[in-house]
Amino acid sequence: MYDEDDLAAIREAREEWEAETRDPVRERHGERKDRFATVSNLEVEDLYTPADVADIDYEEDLGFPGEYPYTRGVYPTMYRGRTWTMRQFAGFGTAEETNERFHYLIEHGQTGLSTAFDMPSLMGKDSDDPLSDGEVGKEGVAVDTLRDMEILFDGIDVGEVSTSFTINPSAPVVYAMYVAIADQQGVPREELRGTLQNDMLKEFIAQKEWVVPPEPSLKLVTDTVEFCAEETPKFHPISVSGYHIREAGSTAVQELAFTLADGFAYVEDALERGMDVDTVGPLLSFFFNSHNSIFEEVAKFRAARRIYARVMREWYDAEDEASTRLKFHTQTAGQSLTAQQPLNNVVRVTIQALAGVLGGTQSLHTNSYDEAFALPGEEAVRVALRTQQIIAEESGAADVIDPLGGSFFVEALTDEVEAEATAYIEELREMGEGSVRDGILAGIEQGYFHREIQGASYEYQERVEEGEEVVVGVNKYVMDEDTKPDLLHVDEGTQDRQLARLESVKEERDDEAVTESLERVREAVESDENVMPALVEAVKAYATMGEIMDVFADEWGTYREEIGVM
Ligand SMILES: CC(C)(COP(=O)(O)OP(=O)(O)OC[C@H]1O[C@@H](n2cnc3c(N)ncnc32)[C@H](O)[C@@H]1OP(=O)(O)O)[C@@H](O)C(=O)NCCC(=O)NCCSC(=O)CCC(=O)O
Repeated sequence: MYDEDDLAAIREAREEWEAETRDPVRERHGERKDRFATVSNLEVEDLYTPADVADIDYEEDLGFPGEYPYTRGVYPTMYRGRTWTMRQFAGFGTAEETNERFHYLIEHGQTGLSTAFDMPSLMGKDSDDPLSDGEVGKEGVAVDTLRDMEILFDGIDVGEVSTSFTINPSAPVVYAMYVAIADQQGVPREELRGTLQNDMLKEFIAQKEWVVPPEPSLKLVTDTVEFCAEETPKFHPISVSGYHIREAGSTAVQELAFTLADGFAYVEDALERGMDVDTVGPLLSFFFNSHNSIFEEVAKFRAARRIYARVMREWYDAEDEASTRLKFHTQTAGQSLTAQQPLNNVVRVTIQALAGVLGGTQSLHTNSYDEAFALPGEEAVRVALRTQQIIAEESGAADVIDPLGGSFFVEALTDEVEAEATAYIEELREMGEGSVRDGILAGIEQGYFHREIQGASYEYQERVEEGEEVVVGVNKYVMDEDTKPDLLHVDEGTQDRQLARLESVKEERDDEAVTESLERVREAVESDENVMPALVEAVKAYATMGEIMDVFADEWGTYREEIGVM
């Protein structure tokens, strides 16, 4: 962006500034630390100048909002046209309680829904499974059959609202239920909007919730992608998620690299199925974490868009603009919240949410300050939502597109994050001999991701323990006494109420229809067909989540990880 003579003059002036102006002061007063780094331990300089962005080509590397490579944002007007979707993740107890929370959030101005499921539902178990005892409705809503989903969406027009479902191994079943709800409400399937998390690769990499092994898990994901392209084209069948990779302790660069690589693996798997890249591309959606180092996060989001656009075009020959536009949801970093002095978490969340907005997110969840203790209480959820509204309507952050674009620091960091993440993606591609998908599957099998993330997480903890990484209230500014917020208590009667409902559904349903529908699911698995049409029929017959998932486990077996400890 600068000509060679200007750059040479700036470099020379900087050297002069260092020697004559900075160094005398530095020698006299010193600096606070020997080394300054981001929360991911990327070392940062004291000052950035045009010399640090000398290699950037404005048109090729940055461009304009809404245009390739989308570094500055995916929409031409960004938040001046419409602010991001404020999408608080919610769910607890039975479907009635979560339905009430959904209505509460909509009344307070939330613009999209996001469903949290309880552990049994996440793992594809029914509430009456012995393994579910004590977990029903505890950290999300319990869903066993279509009846629960009917109650969950009572009074909510699924043709009007977009809904996200955070669920993975049992995602195809929940997706089938949502399609069934649309059919019941008379909403055309092609109008259905929302997102299924359904990112099994990151489960094997980081979150570790699975039922069947990696390959059939990937097959199921691609089944949902194929069905989605045909039946619900406005819905996102996968939210390729870095969030959990980061929460497991990765650096920002690892989060970005592994997430994008997972996205490319889904593209490759769909291409192998015979789908067109421009059919799959627009369906994909992404989900990132936002931690405390604002500039590192902004650089990560900008680099994400740039790498994705280039790779989709250059490696997979995407032509449709929508295939090269990376759209993402952001959640503030749960791992950064502290039980000590919990109100401080409001500040952390504000910083992290601001980073998401400055980085151009499409959708945002702000954590509640009480989440180091329990699921959020009503007041804490409201403050979290208000945090987004204050950023949107009071701070001015939504008024200028990509406001940190052109900052020497942020542009240099965007380049650095891009280069490091690209090197990781290339490494995975080499591990798969030209296929990112095969590289990821090999990496899972060899414990590669586990080792990489564990190493980063260990280093971070060491820095915290040595005080190099400050966590206010934990290793600095500690107080003897803390106040505990009022916590949400999930009613202990939840499990009994859920079990009673499940029992009554089982009594009322047509057993023969259930058996036949489950048989069709089995046949679809055995003949390697797309399982989705059979799943929609099975959920409509009120087959349970557990009954359906058991067919998968019977046919494909279950998975056990070989754990490697450093
Ligand atoms: C694509 C995203 C990221 C966002 O979708 P959204 O519908 O919210 O936003 P969007 O697509 O950007 O915008 C909605 C519509 O407005 C339009 N639009 C937006 N901005 C515009 C602008 N400036 N100008 C013109 N049009 C614009 C879009 O084109 C779109 O219309 P059209 O539709 O007509 O094009 C989706 O996948 C999503 O909502 N993801 C959420 C995932 C999530 O909540 N996950 C929770 C995980 S929680 C979890 O994992 C738990 C972790 C833990 O706590 O442990």
